Amino acid sequence: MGSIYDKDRQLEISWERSQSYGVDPSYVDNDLLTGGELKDRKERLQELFQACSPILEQLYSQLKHSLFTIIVADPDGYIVFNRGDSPFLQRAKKVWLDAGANWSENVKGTNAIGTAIYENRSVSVVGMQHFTQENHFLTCYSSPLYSPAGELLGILDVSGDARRHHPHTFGMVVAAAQACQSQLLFHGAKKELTLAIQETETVSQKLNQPLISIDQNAIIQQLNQKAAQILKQPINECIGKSLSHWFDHHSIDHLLTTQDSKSNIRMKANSNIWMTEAIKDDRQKLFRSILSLPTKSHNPTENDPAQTTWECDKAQRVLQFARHTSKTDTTMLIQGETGTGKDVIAQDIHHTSEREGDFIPVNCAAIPESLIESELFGFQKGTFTGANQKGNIGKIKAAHKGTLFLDEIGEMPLSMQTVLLRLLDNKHITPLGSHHPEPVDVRILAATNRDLTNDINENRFRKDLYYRLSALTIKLPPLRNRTDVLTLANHFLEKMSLELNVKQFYVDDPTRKQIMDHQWPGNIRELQHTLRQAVYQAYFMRESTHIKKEDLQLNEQQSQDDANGTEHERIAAVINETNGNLSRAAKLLGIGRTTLYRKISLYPQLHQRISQMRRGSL
Ligand SMILES: Nc1ncnc2c1ncn2[C@@H]1O[C@H](COP(=O)(O)OP(=O)(O)OP(=O)(O)O)[C@@H](O)[C@H]1O
Repeated sequence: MGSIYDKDRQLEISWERSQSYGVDPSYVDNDLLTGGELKDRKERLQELFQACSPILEQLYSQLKHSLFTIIVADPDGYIVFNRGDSPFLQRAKKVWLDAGANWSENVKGTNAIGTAIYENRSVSVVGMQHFTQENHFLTCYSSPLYSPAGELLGILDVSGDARRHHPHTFGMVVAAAQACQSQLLFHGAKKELTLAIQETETVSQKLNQPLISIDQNAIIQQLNQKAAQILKQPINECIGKSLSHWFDHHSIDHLLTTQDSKSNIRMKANSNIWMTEAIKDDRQKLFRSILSLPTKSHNPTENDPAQTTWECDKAQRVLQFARHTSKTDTTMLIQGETGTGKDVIAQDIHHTSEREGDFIPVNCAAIPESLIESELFGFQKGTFTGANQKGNIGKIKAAHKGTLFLDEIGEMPLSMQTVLLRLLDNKHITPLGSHHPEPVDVRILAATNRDLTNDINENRFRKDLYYRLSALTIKLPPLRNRTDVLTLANHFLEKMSLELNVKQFYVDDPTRKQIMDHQWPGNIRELQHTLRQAVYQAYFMRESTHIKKEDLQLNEQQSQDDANGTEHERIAAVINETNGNLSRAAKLLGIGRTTLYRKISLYPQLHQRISQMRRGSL
């Protein structure tokens, strides 16, 4: 016997190991699995069997009637599969060369399966090379089965009568094990490809939305720019991070364990709800979850609700009330000074509602009185000559099943107020040029920065319309009364660093104190503008993301106000000159119409002047 092992030093070492394990060569104390345990272990190798069954079949057909049995053992040495012919199978069973038995070296001593596992290589053990005497009648050839990533999945073994030993059979086993690895690679790639196609399909249906793709451990795999803006970090810094940085952990647990393919998940910062869609493989194992934040508006603006912050208690209470009522279709009046977030909250209400239609904003101050009816109610083909011959469905119909946001409702001319009242009463519209009223399902949100009760007293606003519009009312606090100026400031700085694609802008302690102590006006845009200026100052002048006190230029706010004063007067003069025609005014001022509307929205005095002009009181 000694001479055999001199030839094969490896086997000699294996024998030494077997002795050190205390294996008795004349008596084997077998380790056998119960039925349930065997099933579990086999299931763990299900992917291997799925991918490699054609190879095992082929090997079997080559060895059929040759008194060999084909075995697959798991990485712990337990046989989980065997297929062969009697009468050899009968003899094999006597030594527990059978499903459920453990053939690792520490149970059976030197044998092809156990030694191949220990040495992590292909091994043949013939006749008396086996450590235990009861196995001397066997010849066994084993080769490790690896995953494409090189992980040991198990052992492929062919065992038979020692008298039939032939190196050719060993070669066949090694070749079959290698073929299994290639097959696994192919199978895995095919599966990944199928899942990746599913992922792409799911994603492509939601291309306009913020999207995040996570794996089965809630680790971010991919995301788009819109999502990165909401997570407030550059894309490459989000990838590889756990979703728990941003999302509530209870909802993450639910997402990872639910059987439902669609679910939702809540953000920690602003309680926004994202929709999730699971992509599962053929064994229902989660491959990816795609998180999306549906934006119902066709034209997502900077006021995308996902990109806002509400840490001030007062503002938070208003938001919560608005969200609670979002499922109703009751008309709501949103009040607040210029730039306090009326548009933001209107979009949020629409976003939280379950209304399937679009969010359609209408700036009542920006549409000339002569056009307002056709803009809202639409007109039929052929009603007008010229460019508008095709007809127009109008904003109200465009908001069917969605939300119509009537911004600056206080600027609506009295004649239109009457028409709007009719709409609120009967929920029907009759487009210009038509005689057929059509039913519409819209939720109306109206906003104003004016004191409408005052306008009612001065007969500029219909009392009955006011009561219809203000079935529900909310009032947004001005910036000066908000306690979250610093959070808002950080929020804007984060947005700006993402816009410029640079590291996060930050303020030092003295600057922070200055922001907190400053007497801000009501308009959040002022804070935004000051910070934008500071960011440009720091970044373009010093190539730094550190914002210092001097960058803020708050002390110069007064002179800024003076400059604004002159600008305001210039705009007012031109508007006077053009008799309130804003398109002409924009041309004369050399700015776009949108810029002019924005500037007007910054100066309440201008607002007032324009509405007075429209009402003919100037
Ligand atoms: N809660 C918020 N979080 C972050 N940004 C906000 C928030 N509220 C308002 N803003 C920002 O402040 C600016 C003004 O907001 P918005 O346009 O909604 O105000 P508004 O009251 O509708 O203004 P206007 O009276 O001029 O129509 C926008 O740039 C908006 O993105």
